[in-house]
Amino acid sequence: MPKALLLENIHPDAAKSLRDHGFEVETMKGALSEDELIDALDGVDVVGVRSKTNVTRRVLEARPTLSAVGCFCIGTNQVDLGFAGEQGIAVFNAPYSNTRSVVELVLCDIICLMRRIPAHTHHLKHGVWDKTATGSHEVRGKTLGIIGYGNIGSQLSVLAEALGMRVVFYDLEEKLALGNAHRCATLNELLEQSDAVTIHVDGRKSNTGFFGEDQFAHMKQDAIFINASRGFVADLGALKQHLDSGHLSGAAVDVFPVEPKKTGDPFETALADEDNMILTPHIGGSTLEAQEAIGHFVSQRLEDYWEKGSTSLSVNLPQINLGANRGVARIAHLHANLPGVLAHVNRVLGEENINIAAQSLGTEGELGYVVTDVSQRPSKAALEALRSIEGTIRMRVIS
Ligand SMILES: NC(=O)c1ccc[n+]([C@@H]2O[C@H](COP(=O)([O-])OP(=O)(O)OC[C@H]3O[C@@H](n4cnc5c(N)ncnc54)[C@H](O)[C@@H]3O)[C@@H](O)[C@H]2O)c1
Ligand SMILES: O=C(O)[C@H](O)COP(=O)(O)O
Repeated sequence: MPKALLLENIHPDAAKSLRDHGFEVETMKGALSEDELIDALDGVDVVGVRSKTNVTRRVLEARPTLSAVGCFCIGTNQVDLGFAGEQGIAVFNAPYSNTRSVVELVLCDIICLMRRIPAHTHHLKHGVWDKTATGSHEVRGKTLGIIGYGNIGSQLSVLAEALGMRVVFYDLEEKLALGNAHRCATLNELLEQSDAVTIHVDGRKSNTGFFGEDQFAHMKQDAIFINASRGFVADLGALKQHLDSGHLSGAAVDVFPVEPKKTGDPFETALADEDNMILTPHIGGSTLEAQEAIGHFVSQRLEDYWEKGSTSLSVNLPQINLGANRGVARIAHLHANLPGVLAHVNRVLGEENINIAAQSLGTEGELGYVVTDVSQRPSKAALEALRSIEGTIRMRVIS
């Protein structure tokens, strides 16, 4: 029986689905350290993580029999994707399932900060009735600057315009501007005109420290700042300085450079004493709707990969969307993307007088992936010959 390990309080529907597909499933509420993860992965075929569990090269080297990693979230920066690919370990994520939840949190942040709700709440909780319009604004007519116009940023663009905001955005890639959104040629062009700046870039390593002193200094007087991307993207020390100086009027931070591994662990931040400040514990994607959708989506990807060899929507292997096996057995052969491997696979099968019922090939970068439905189960000698083909990374027989 294949074994799955699900960490970080992944929605229970994922465990149910995997059990319904014949997996033995172990679940844990929190994330694990590298050593704990190596220990926990003993005998595990597929592992589910969220944003806190780092599936590093060292973990993958220690557990080479691991077959797949499911990121039950959007971000995959916590996984060494390149090495996982070299090891033939498929990685999947849920690219869309929690994007709306993030958008709604950020809209909430924008309106609350523009009306100074955190400051008013703090004052009332401490017995101060501070009824004033000073520093409070409608969002209608204000300019929202979206950094990173991807699945989250572009959805936010549409909903912010529906609130009457003017939207500008900055992205490294060419993007279709939705509605009346205006693309800024440079980040500074966005910063200099935005009343609210929100970051929705991905967690690629090159985004570490992306938004620091220089970027904060370019922001408009009394602007607000929001980060719901990754904690390592923004310099919170610089943010605090620009809040304390009165340059910025408020901020919302949902992601932090260092975050606890599980609910209930202690957490401290120097931003705690800022009055117009919204602090949330990385809950942008944490709605019941999003987590349920993610649980179904990623468990389905893991099941399809395990049962059919399908790599559709994998983030690190050549994508082949496979239906049911059309032969007696299915041979999934992942290899270095070299000339002649496919021919060699078919030569071995031909020499064993094994007919091919169906075959799919995908290549991407350094990797090639061929899935062959065969008319009979290959002999041990044939399987050994297939595994011995130069460039073979991993081969699995699915029946
Ligand atoms: N707070 C949360 O709970 C939460 C929830 C979901 C996602 N996230 C984070 O939000 C990120 C974005 O999610 P998404 O679905 O919109 O991803 P996405 O990949 O669809 O969009 C990211 C966009 O950022 C752009 N980008 C990357 N680096 C950039 C840079 N330096 N300057 C300008 N543009 C840059 C990319 O070109 C892309 O268009 C995720 O990668 C994840 O890290 C956080
Ligand atoms: O990458 C993501 O989708 C978000 O950061 C959410 O991460 P989480 O699943 O750990 O809340």
